[in-house]
Amino acid sequence: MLRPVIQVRRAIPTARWILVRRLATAAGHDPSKLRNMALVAHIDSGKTTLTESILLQSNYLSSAGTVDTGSTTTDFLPAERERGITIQSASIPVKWKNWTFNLIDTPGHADFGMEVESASRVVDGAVVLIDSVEGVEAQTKGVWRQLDRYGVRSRIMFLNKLDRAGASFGSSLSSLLTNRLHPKPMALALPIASFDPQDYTHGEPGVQGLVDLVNWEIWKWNEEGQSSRHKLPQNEEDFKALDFIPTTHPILPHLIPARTALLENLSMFSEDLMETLLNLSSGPSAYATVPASQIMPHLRAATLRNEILPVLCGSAFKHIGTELVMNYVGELLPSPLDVIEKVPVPNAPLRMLAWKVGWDKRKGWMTFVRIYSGTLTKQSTILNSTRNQREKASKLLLLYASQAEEVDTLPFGSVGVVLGLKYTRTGDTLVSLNRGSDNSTLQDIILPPAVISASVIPQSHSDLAPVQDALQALARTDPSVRVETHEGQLLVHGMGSLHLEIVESRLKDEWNVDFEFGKRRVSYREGLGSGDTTLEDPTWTTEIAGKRVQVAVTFNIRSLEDGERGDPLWDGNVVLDQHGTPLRSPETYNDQTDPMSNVTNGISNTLSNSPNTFLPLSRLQVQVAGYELPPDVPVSVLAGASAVILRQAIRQAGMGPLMEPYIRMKINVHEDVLGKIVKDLTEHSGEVLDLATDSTSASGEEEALEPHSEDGVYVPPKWLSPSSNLSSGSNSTSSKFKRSVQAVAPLSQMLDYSNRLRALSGGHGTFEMVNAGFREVSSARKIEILREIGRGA
Ligand SMILES: Nc1nc2c(ncn2[C@@H]2O[C@H](COP(=O)(O)OP(=O)(O)OP(=O)(O)O)[C@@H](O)[C@H]2O)c(=O)[nH]1
Repeated sequence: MLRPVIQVRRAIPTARWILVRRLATAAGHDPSKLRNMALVAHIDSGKTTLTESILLQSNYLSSAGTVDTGSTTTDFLPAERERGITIQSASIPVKWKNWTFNLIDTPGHADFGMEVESASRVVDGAVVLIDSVEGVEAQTKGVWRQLDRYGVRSRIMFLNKLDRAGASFGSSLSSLLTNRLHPKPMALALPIASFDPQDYTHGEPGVQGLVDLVNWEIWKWNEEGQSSRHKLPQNEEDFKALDFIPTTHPILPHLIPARTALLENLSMFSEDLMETLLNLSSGPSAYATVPASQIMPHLRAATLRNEILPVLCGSAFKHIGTELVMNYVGELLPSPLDVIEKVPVPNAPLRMLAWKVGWDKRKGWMTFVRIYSGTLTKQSTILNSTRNQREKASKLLLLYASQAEEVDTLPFGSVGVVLGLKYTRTGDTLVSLNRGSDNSTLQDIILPPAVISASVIPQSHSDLAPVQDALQALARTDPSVRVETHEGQLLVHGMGSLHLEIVESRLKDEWNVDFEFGKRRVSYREGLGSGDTTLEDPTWTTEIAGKRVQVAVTFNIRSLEDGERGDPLWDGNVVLDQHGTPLRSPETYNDQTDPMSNVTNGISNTLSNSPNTFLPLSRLQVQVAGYELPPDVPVSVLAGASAVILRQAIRQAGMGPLMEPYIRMKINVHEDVLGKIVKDLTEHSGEVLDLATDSTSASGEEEALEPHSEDGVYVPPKWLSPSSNLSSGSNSTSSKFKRSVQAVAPLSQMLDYSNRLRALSGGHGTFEMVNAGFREVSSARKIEILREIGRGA
């Protein structure tokens, strides 16, 4: 008789306490065992819940908090706990087996995309979650693109919430293919909905166990979330003697075919594995005999090369699948040594990137860093090579969400916090002062575009200075908040309505300043006009020390085509030198002695403020073809000259098309108000893309009953997630009347949508929105916008 090999967890004690352990100090630091990884996903997919479950399994917590009671470790801001959403990324070191994970829980709401951007910049791998009722959603694709942007190639997909009614493993897997997220998702685990013979295929929604196809084991979870693990036999004949699963369970005949599909698909990427499979003895059970130790290296290699997407599943809420996720993060995701593009050199001089800046009343500025080479020692003086400023690293911390542990060093590969840095901003590179160290800057973090602004009205004149200081401090911790004074008015720009709402409440709660936000306005952009941009006389004359000086700068300017930059949401500009090499923006590089730095400064001034509309220009490529500067004239003159000459060229081209931000919306309502919702959307310039019944949204298609292969990807049978039967079965009553409306609309028309939806749906409707990029407006709308911004006739 086969016995469980391991009883994993003890009963959960009631008190919730934290075991702080020293994890990443230099002694015993082995970078090959480090996994710098992020949890990323569409909003509400369960990232924070999975983080909490990971902390519980790794003995960091003795009981898990929940998002719903506002008691999780990583969502510690009051605004996060009140709303049950993640607003800022929180990093936490986790010890699991002989690995250390630096785990970053990121927000899912698109308004806080900056946090995903900076986390993606510093991690080497990611676990991407999907709610398996919904399948791939708009922001799943958004975070996928963000990971792409920073070359985070190795990912594991976790199909979460399999306990929910309507959840479907097969449809979620198919949705990875239909949404072109990855051509080769490979299921490493299959769900077992129930072990109860009465309940296999049409029981309560749920998941009670998982089959680990690689380790050839079955995991079972009881009601308390305790797991047990059972080895599967190598011979199918022995399935008849199993005592941990009913021998009539319909999943058993599918196990060897599922493992066979996995190994055969994987062998397409490994000649060695193919050789192993070819040498297997014949017979139905042959693929069950391949030990995990012969599979794992090939899985790891294919994951590191992004040839396959390993797929796991479970229910973070019930802790089902968490240990498997942790095992596979350790086994498959890269260590800092594996990511050669990021120059991992343990013994080289110090080089690190500041990926986030936080503020704490007691600790002051907290700079989150990732060490790319060498070791950072406390009390050392270092150079911020982005800003050419010396900085003193007075204290070093490992941060366990809001709890800190002081350490003496941060070794190669690690992620930690530095106190005492005065000038450093998100995206800056810091290096050692040693001669010979590499001062070049690391790849910067890209700021997402601001799409909305609000005027800030201090309560009284004496509140103005504190409000300005608080805004500057907040903008330092969240670079996607931009502050400007325009025509005497203080304006704050953000990534969406919720972002501005959070900015408002954080300023009041954390900085205690007195102000009101005025009317919100969306941000517009101007494209390049259709006229000629070649100036007959590209010169600028000025006076220096009483002498007339003539400076020439020539530009080649053109409009970028839709999608030319890959990311459809991108709305920036490209500035190139005469060889076609991109020039760095003045925010990240500003050296007044460098002629090209002055030229980019001038270009940036003009691009942020079109001479035609005073709106920012967008989707332009500006190439600096050359410049002429008389001898003995300071190079700083080039900044003014470039700004004026470029402005003339843009004015000569004439006013270009105007663009405004669009959003993609998903609105969930009862069927009886569907007509009103659609009418309202149409009246507000929205375009309805899809009207689905809520429970079929995972892929929008009927699921196949039998296991099948889609483009060489094994998709298991439908009944594996019996809860999905409920959605199409006769006992589905409430979900039948729920509808989900997908639409795109101009953001300007949706600023008060929560109030409108409440009125239209009698309080029942819910909605979410993600950025859909800037779109060109019609000529009628152009006239409206020009009037709104005071440029109309
Ligand atoms: N049924 C079920 N609910 C879950 C599961 N995981 C998370 N939830 C619930 O889903 C909601 C969102 O969970 P979170 O963990 O906050 O999701 P998130 O992805 O971190 O959310 P954001 O960071 O705000 O995007 C909460 O109500 C959770 O209790 C699961 O496995 N099953």
